[in-house]
Amino acid sequence: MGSPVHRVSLGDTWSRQMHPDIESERALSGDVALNIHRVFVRALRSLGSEEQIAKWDPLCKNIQIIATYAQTELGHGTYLQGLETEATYDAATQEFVIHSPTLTATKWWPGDLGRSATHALVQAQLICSGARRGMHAFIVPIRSLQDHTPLPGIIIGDIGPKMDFDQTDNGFLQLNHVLPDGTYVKLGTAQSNYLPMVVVRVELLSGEILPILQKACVIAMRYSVIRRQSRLRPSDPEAKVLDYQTQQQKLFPQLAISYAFHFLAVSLLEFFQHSYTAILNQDFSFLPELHALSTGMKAMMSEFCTQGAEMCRRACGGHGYSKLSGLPSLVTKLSASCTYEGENTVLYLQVARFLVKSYLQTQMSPGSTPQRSLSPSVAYLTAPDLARCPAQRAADFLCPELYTTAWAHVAVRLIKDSVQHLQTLTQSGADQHEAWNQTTVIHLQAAKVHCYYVTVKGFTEALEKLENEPAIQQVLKRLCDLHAIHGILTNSGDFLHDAFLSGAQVDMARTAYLDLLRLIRKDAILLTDAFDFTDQCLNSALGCYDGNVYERLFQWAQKSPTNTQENPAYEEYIRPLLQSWRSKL
Ligand SMILES: CCCCCCCCCCCCC/C=C/C(=O)SCCNC(=O)CCNC(=O)[C@H](O)C(C)(C)COP(=O)(O)OP(=O)(O)OC[C@H]1O[C@@H](n2cnc3c(N)ncnc32)[C@H](O)[C@@H]1OP(=O)(O)O
Ligand SMILES: Cc1cc2nc3c(=O)[nH]c(=O)nc-3n(C[C@H](O)[C@H](O)[C@H](O)COP(=O)(O)OP(=O)(O)OC[C@H]3O[C@@H](n4cnc5c(N)ncnc54)[C@H](O)[C@@H]3O)c2cc1C
Repeated sequence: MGSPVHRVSLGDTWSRQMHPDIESERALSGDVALNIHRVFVRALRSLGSEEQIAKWDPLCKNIQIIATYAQTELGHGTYLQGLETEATYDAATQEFVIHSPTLTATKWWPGDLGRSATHALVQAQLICSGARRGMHAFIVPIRSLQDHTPLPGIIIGDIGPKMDFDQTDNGFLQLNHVLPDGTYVKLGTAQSNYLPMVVVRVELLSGEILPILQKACVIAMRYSVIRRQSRLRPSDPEAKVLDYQTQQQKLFPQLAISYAFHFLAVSLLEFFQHSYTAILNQDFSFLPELHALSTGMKAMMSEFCTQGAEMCRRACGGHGYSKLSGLPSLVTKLSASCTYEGENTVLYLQVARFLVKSYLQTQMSPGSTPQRSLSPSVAYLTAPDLARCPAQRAADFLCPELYTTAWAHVAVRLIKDSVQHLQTLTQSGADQHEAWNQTTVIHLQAAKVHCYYVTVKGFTEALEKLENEPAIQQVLKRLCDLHAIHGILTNSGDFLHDAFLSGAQVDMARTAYLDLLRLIRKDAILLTDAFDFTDQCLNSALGCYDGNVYERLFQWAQKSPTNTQENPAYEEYIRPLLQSWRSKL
């Protein structure tokens, strides 16, 4: 826990009044964080030669330049092979000429491009000796370091209002035969130029996406023990809304998945660092699994965190709809994460592609081509499978091995089903691309179940490492159990489909689930305090550490611009309207 001095509001009267002088230092809302400068640095370190890194890294670190990552275009964001910006190598002058040949080639969305960045890492189709070599990265100066005006051949601006990220100037960029800086050095495989996206997807998980859901959990949980509404019994005082079972069902699965994702993000970062070291040594063998894990976890975490933050917002009733709660902006910010760094459906389908290949690998006859060992994340494809769940009573569903096996069983079934549908179509004459498209809905379902399995397995493995902390292990195990069973109940059709679970066993799982809600209730506030966000970071009248919700809501509302400025509508509209009856007399 942070020391008291870090707590803006410990209930002292002076903490209620924000000093105007310090407020003026903050007051820009949203993010002015030059986030994509950080994305540029990761791309530079992923793709650059030692010489390029030595030149550009210090300039970025000292903010001698402000950089952005310009990959997406007006006409393409997902399909990188379709990017139209061209980088043509002129052997005579030994220069690359970067050009936007069409309107749809206009770079569109790069953060901080609209009015801040001086340089851009431009992803362009390399054309060398008349052949197109695919997407490659070029560092392009775009604004003068003297007066910040666009450089020759550069047409640049902001793409206009967005759902959120109001303070980030996502921009557009057209390049008219511009010469970038530096020479071209090709490293690695065709997909090496995709490495920056892998790096950012992995770092976004714990750096940007998960903390937003954690904040939403803290705000909603604290508010839910302050908000009293209705009575559990007519003779009781009004109840804390967190004492209602339905409120627990709304919030505790979000808390549980926050912890599941925390452990998963930690283990994925460790796997990434291990793989990245290998890549730097020109060993790309980990890349397929790293790509599958990074795309799957980015898609799943952004999807579930967005849904979870919205659930937290709704669980706060009317005050959850107020921007003073801090919750609406968490939801809209998370909503963007389902799109940036790869649109989720497209990323899930990358996972599906990996699952199909892995499954086919297990079906190859032993004597055929040398067997690459299965990637660890899909080892369950060859594990012994149960046809029926052995659970006899509710408590059996509190066994990590039982529910992990249940998830693996459904994942294997769906992956096998997706491959069989694909093969049926190809064997009936459909070309592989059409067959793939006609089965992507089935592949998508398999990919999502696989990702959920990965989170359940990751949480149980993290718990095993807590054997020296039995008290913490017991509390976190309840969250792990809840996460696994919540998914089973939410997707019970998948578990009932082949009678792996019976209806009676689903009822047992629900009994275990409802009992977990009761047990988690007493630790709920401590489990959210543990995320240790300061009040300033939460920026919420509902989620402050001291719980003085109503005083803060009223105080902040009074500071709202609509209460501190003249009503512009009165003179022009309201007064004439109120007086209009006189003219009818
Ligand atoms: C880091 C700190 C940042 C902090 C920031 C904090 C604040 C945050 C605020 C917001 C920040 C937002 C920043 C956003 C930036 C962006 O959005 S940048 C743009 C992101 N764009 C994308 O992600 C594009 C998505 N599309 C793709 O990745 C590719 O088009 C595709 C979908 C993967 C398809 O690629 P394609 O070339 O068509 O290949 P395929 O035919 O599908 O596959 C070919 C084989 O290559 C393998 N592969 C594909 N990608 C990778 C990869 N990345 N790594 C490794 N391998 C890859 C693929 O699996 C295929 O392999 P086989 O199956 O064996 O053939
Ligand atoms: C807040 C924000 C910040 C961003 N910052 C940057 C940045 O700094 N730099 C940058 O380069 N880009 C940035 N982007 C752009 C972002 O990377 C793209 O929007 C993203 O990659 C999705 O591509 P798209 O917009 O072309 O979506 P599309 O691919 O056009 O998606 C539209 C629909 O088509 C579907 N679809 C597309 N392809 C397939 C397929 N093969 N199979 C099935 N369905 C498919 C998708 O699932 C989706 O439902 C940002 C975007 C946002 C929202």
